[in-house]
Amino acid sequence: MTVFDVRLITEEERRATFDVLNRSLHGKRVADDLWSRMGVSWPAAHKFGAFEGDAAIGIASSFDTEVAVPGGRVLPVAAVDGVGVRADRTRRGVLTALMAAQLAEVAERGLPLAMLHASEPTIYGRFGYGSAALGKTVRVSRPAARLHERVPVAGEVRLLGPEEAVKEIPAVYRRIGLHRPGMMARPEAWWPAGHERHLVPEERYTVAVHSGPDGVDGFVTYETIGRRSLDSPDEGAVLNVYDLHAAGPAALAGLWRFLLSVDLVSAVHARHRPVDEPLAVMLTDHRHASTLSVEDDLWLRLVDVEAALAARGYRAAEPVVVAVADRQLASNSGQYEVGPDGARRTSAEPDLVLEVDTLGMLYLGQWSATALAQAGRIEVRDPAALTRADELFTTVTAPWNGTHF
Ligand SMILES: CC(=O)SCCNC(=O)CCNC(=O)[C@H](O)C(C)(C)COP(=O)(O)OP(=O)(O)OC[C@H]1O[C@@H](n2cnc3c(N)ncnc32)[C@H](O)[C@@H]1OP(=O)(O)O
Repeated sequence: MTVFDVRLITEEERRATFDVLNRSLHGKRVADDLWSRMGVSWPAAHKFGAFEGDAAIGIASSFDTEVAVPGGRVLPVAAVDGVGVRADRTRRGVLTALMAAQLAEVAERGLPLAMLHASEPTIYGRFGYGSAALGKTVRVSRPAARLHERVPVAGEVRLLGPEEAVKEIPAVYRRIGLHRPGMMARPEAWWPAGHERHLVPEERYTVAVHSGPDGVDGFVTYETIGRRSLDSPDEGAVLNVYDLHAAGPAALAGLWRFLLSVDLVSAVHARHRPVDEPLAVMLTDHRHASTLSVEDDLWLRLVDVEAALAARGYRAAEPVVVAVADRQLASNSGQYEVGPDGARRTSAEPDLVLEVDTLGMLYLGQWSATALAQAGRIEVRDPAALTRADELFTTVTAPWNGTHF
C-alpha cells in the first residue's frame, strides 16, 4: 500500500514533477538542456503533485484558457495538459487522488468546464470526462488529387521565415476566431520558438499563410518526411500537416491547393481534422482523399453543470428534463430542464437519465442523444424526449479543438 500526499507543487518542485511526466509519457528523464528550454512552460500554478515524503510520484497539471461552446459563447476552461504517475507507482489510486484534488480546485475557482486530450481513451471517463469532439486523419494522394473547378479559390499563399511566422501567426489565429465549438484560445506564451509548446515550431517545419481579399486569413505548418525515390515515385515523401486553420472556405481551399502543389510529395497527411471538413468533395475525384482513422480528440468535463448548460445555445424544440449523476461532484447531481431558452435546475421528473461524462459527449454536439441512448449511455424514461434532445443539442458544424496541448 503506497502512502502519499497530494498537494499543489512549489516552485522548487517544478523540475521533479516535470521529470515524472516526461518519464511516464516518454520513458526519459529530463536532461539539463531540455529543462532549460521547457522549464519556462512548466509554471507551478495549478499543478497538483503526489509525493511520497519528498519524492514526486505523480502530477496533474492544468492551465486556464477559454473554449467556444455551441451558440457562440466562449467559456473559461481548465485545460488539463500534463498527467503522469511514476511507473512503479501506477494502479494504486495516485491518479484518482490527483484528479479529485484538481477537480475540487477547478470547481472552487468557478470554472464551468475542464478539458483534455487523452493518451488512452480508457482513463478519463471514470473522472467525469466524455469524448466530446472527434478528429479524423486524412490522406490525400499526390500528384493525382486536384481541387474541383467549382471550389472557391481566391488569394495566394506565401511562405514565412520563423521570425515573420512568430510575428504574424498569433494574430492570424486570433482573427480566424473560435468558430467551431471546442476551439480554444492559445496562450500567448506558446507562440515564440524555444517554448515547449511553440506553435511556430522548429526548423523542420514550414509555415505558410494564405491571403485573401481582406488580408491574411489562414495558415498551415507542415513538415515533409522521407524522399520520393525515382524508382518508386508513388511511395515516399509524405507532407505532414501539423497545424492548419482557415477563416473560411476560400482560405481552406487555397491552403489545400498549395499543399497539393508541393513537389516531390506523394501524399499529404493531416491529423485531427474536423470530421465534417469537406476535403474529399473539394476534389475532382474524392477517392484521392481517404480517411485513415477517426479518433477521440477533445475530452470535456462539465465542472459546473448548471452554468455550463445555461451558457450554451440550443435549437428549437420543446424542453427536456435530464437527470445528471456526478460521482465526483455531488453538487452537480440533479435534474435540469433544457430548452431553447436555456437550462435551469428543476425538481420535475426526468425524461432522460445520464452520467456527467455522457453529458460531456452531448454538450459540444458531437454525439446525438439517440446514438448515446443506443450505446446504453442514456436511460430513456420518455422516448419522445430523445428526439427533442437530438434537436436541442444538435449543432450545424461538428465540434473540433484543433490545438495540440
Ligand atoms: C491529459 C494527459 O496528460 S493524458 C496523459 C496521461 N498519462 C499517461 O498516459 C502516462 C502513462 N500512464 C500513467 O502515468 C498512469 O498509468 C496513469 C496516469 C494513466 C494512471 O495513473 P494510476 O495512478 O495508475 O491511476 P489509478 O491507480 O488512480 O487508476 C484509477 C483507475 O483507472 C484505471 N486506469 C488507470 N490508467 C489506466 C490505463 N492506462 N488503462 C486502463 N485503465 C486505467 C485503473 O485500473 C483504476 O481502475 P479501478 O478504479 O477500476 O481500479
